[in-house]
Amino acid sequence: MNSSDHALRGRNLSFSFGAVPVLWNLDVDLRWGTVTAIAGPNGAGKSTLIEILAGVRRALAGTVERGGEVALVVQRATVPDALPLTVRDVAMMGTWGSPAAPSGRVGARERRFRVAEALDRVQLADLADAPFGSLSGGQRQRALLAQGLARRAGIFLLDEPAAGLDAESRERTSSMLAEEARRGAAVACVSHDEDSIAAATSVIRLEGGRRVG
Ligand SMILES: Nc1ncnc2c1ncn2[C@@H]1O[C@H](COP(=O)(O)OP(=O)(O)OP(=O)(O)O)[C@@H](O)[C@H]1O
Repeated sequence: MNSSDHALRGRNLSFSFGAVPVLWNLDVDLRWGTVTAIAGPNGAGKSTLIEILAGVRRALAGTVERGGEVALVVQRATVPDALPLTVRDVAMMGTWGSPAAPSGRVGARERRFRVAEALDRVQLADLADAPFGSLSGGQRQRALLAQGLARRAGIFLLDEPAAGLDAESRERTSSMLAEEARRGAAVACVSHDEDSIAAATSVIRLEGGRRVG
């Protein structure tokens, strides 16, 4: 990418589900060290956009240039209750194939350290050995946030990380994202919460798949 302050640049992004257009010709710029809120009414295309920015969904038209590794925190992930995954396992997944140190791959010790730190930050250290399936909705959301934090990626994309959280946890999530930006990350976060939107460095507003702000 030419301009060094740009972590991610999307140009002319369009997407349809079948014949139904969902995103129209969007431009998106994310800068290092900033938090961008992605706001808009239900069905505006926010989740679709974040998936395209993360590279887990392909735009039908347009380009996305990324200047670093991406961590994606998905919304309301479900795991079969019978799957024996602990909270620590879920956070550890964030380190899989994670951006290596310049010296090479991230070692097991470093991964364990990152996971412990991430679980501490989302206040789930006490539940590290609990089955993920036994958590409440809000706790699951925090475990997924820990998964993203453990990745230590330069570009941090989140689909409503505060959904289902109480006011205090929403506030904590918001300040954690600000901390990630302070360490230099480019953070973009789908949000319905006016306080988090107001706290962001910049806002992308979508309506009916078009950018209106
Ligand atoms: N898998 C799918 N197949 C068909 N249509 C879909 C699919 N996923 C989403 N859509 C439609 O695409 C549009 C955009 O959906 P998207 O989930 O991106 O919006 P959103 O702004 O994130 O909404 P919300 O705030 O409710 O999560 C909506 O009209 C939705 O119904």
